[in-house]
Amino acid sequence: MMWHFLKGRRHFMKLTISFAQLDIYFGEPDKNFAQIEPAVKQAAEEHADIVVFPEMWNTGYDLTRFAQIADPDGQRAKTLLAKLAKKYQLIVHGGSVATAHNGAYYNTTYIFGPDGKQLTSYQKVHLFGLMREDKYLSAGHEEDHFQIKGINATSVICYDIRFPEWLRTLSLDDSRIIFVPAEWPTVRMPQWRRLLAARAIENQSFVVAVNRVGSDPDNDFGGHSGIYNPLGDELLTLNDQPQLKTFTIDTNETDNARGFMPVFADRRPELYR
Ligand SMILES: O=C(O)CCC(=O)C(=O)O
Repeated sequence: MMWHFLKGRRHFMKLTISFAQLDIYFGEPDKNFAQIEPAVKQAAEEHADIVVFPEMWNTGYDLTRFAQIADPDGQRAKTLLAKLAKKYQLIVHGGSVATAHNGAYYNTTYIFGPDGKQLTSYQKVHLFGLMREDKYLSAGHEEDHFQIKGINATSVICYDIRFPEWLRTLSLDDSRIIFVPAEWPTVRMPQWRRLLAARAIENQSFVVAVNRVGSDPDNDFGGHSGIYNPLGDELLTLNDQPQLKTFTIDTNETDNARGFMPVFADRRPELYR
């Protein structure tokens, strides 16, 4: 127990996060790309270390037109995100974008550091059948791990939060923050908040979630982006309007939670399946 506490102490630091809760133009990448720089600029003005965007912000769920509008190998998104991270000197968590690769389509996250270098990428692992993702997209199958100012972090996408075993797997690498870009419909907002809180408590991690707002032809999206501490408390919750909000956390809270109650050390993986 003491070892966990001391190990955690190395991570003490404050982290300032901007939540870019956007509306998304359905199937209109040019308009969506134009929304990104103003948000990164505002985040930099608010002294953020990292700005986070929602899921599939380049196209929305215009799945039947992906042959025309998905980003080939994510090149357009990667070029813009790298440029803005360097220009404004912060980490840009690019939410996720619709990408095309070798004739298949993916829901892909890219994250860039202030030096303009890519920190990680991630392809959504659990495809969401209710919004027909499984018919149009291919699933990813790899973990993503990266560091923010020396803190281990990981990132998933939307529906992935319904799979605690996946977020636990990603958290085993001493991850302290789980990022969750999303397009989560208004009708299931209560579950959104409870699932995010539960993932924070069980993994003794911060959860940083950024949902879109507005509507597409099939759904209304509920916003309520926010941050949950390792006890599951909602430290910040946005409403259902487009906005950017900035919030500072003390990442030492994960050390306190893990030192007090060592659930990672108490796991019995030999019993689980
Ligand atoms: O799990 C849910 O209720 C919503 C998931 C979702 O909208 C998504 O993965 O895009």
